[in-house]
Amino acid sequence: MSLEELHSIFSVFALPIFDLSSNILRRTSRMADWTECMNYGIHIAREAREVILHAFRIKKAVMLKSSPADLVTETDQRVERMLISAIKAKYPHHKFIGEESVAAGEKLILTDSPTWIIDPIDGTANFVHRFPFVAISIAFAVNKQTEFGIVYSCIEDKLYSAQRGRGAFCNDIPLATSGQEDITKCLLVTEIGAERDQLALATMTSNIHRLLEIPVHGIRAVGTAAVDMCLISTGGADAYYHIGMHCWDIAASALIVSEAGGVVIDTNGSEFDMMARRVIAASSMSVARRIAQAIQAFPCERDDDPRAHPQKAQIEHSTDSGNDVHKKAGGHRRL
Ligand SMILES: Nc1ncnc2c1ncn2[C@@H]1O[C@H](CO)[C@@H](O)[C@H]1OP(=O)(O)O
Ligand SMILES: [Mg+2]
Ligand SMILES: [Mg+2]
Repeated sequence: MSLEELHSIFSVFALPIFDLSSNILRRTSRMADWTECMNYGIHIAREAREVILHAFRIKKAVMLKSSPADLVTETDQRVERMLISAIKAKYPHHKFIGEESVAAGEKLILTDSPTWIIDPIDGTANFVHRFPFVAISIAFAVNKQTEFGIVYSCIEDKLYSAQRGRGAFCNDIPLATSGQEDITKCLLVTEIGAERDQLALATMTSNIHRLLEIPVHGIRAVGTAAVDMCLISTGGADAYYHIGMHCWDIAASALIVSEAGGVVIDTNGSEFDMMARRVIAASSMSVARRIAQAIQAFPCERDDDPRAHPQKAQIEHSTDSGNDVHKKAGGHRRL
């Protein structure tokens, strides 16, 4: 058979197959474009910010969750309900992992289905004290991969966002990390979390000690993991580490850091796992690895470990310095 004959046979059969596969490809890529969901997420985050701004200025009822430093207010719960019901109305088949729903006893399971991972107020202790860094964090994952992230720093009015493969932005201005490679020239950010047990406290303070000893330029804490991570994406700080936070604190901002050119890894140097409750976000891999070498983690139950699921909080009431404080009476384990 001549080459020409072979070619004519091939083109008769191959063309429809090629057409079919390119159609499938086109459809798949159209399916994988989550821009409409992201724009809707931004729209409802703007509405939620109004609720937070109003409540920020007034007296709040405060409740305790896993520890005397793990606070929740009615606004956290209200904003989460508001976000989830708005998303459900538009995308009835989507799934949710929300901080306050999990605290109320809902199971924390990340499946391959489109899932919104929500922290209605990141920085609740700041919110209670009117320390002006409070954020809404919304991540959206499909096949367990984060497709977009939104972090709205409400008081500053800074809206951070990133879509996978499309860069990171703050109020529509493109973001880039500092690119710093030298740990001794780094400004670091971390958080003293909600844990108050001896092992966690000793580990957190010795980590700070070891990093200051390197030495680094300084260590800061803003009070919201989501905003801390976004500061790495702006180049305003060079690296962030945190142990004990949850997936809703950092799922959105991890994508924002990566899309701004940064790296996100586990504190033990391995690949980032949003359920592991350990993170280093840095301007470069060399800085991230140097931090991983210096610090230690205290043990935390994974977010997706069924034993980590909290029982519903039991609350009793007392008062504290102008804010109404409800004290936890029952066992409510989240740490
Ligand atoms: N158990 C925990 N340990 C450490 N950080 C936690 C934590 N629980 C929540 N965080 C988050 O860490 C930062 C402050 O330490 C906040 O972003 C806070 O989120 P939250 O305000 O939504 O509770
Ligand atoms: Mg949070
Ligand atoms: Mg929160």
